[in-house]
Amino acid sequence: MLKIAPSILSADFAHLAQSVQKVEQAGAEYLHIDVMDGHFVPNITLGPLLVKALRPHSKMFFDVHLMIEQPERYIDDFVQAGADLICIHAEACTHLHRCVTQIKETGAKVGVALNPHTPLNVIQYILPLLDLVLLMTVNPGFGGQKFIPQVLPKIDELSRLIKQNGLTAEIEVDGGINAETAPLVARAGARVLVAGSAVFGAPDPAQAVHDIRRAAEQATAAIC
Ligand SMILES: O=C(CO)[C@@H](O)[C@H](O)COP(=O)(O)O
Repeated sequence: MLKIAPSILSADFAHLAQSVQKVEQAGAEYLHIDVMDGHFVPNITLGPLLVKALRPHSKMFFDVHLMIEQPERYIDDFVQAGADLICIHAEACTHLHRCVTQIKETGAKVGVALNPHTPLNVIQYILPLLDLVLLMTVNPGFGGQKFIPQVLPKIDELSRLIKQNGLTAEIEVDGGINAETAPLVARAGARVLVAGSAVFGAPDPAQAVHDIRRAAEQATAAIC
């Protein structure tokens, strides 16, 4: 079951609720919300206030990607604002297990993100606790970057690890995903595809959601 997660980073912030509703009507399952602090990544974006403002306008699953240092300081605020899942970066946490546990205790789903260069073994012993693993396919910080193909074997390896151990974590990918790269990541085992510029930068974002889904589904159908 593939899920499409438009990233609001590329959306029209002046008309955010309408932009979000457009992709929701097109069947996108997750709304990917990129939170950046100007420290962990060079860019600054949004905080819990915006998540709270958006929450009444959408029933989509709010997938909040915290690209921030010491994320433990803000977990409760984002959950209270309406996040369904909080994803933290392994590289940004000194005590990753403690942060994961903190998120689980709020009742929200929990994800851990890995930068393109970060090996999978940093999450080896906490994988059973995770609902989602986000493998970055660009270096985090900006939309519109080029997909890094060297991450494909990592997606494949994680997919096998999850299957072999009977685990349930979803594999999400983020960065440079469009109708051309979606088949590659879907074939490798990704099941949640984040797309920012390919959706909100397209003349018809709803059509872009359909195109990315169709491309990925055709690729996975060819394997089965
Ligand atoms: O987290 C990030 C960037 O750090 C992403 O979610 C981007 O927003 C994806 O944008 P595109 O690469 O799809 O344009």
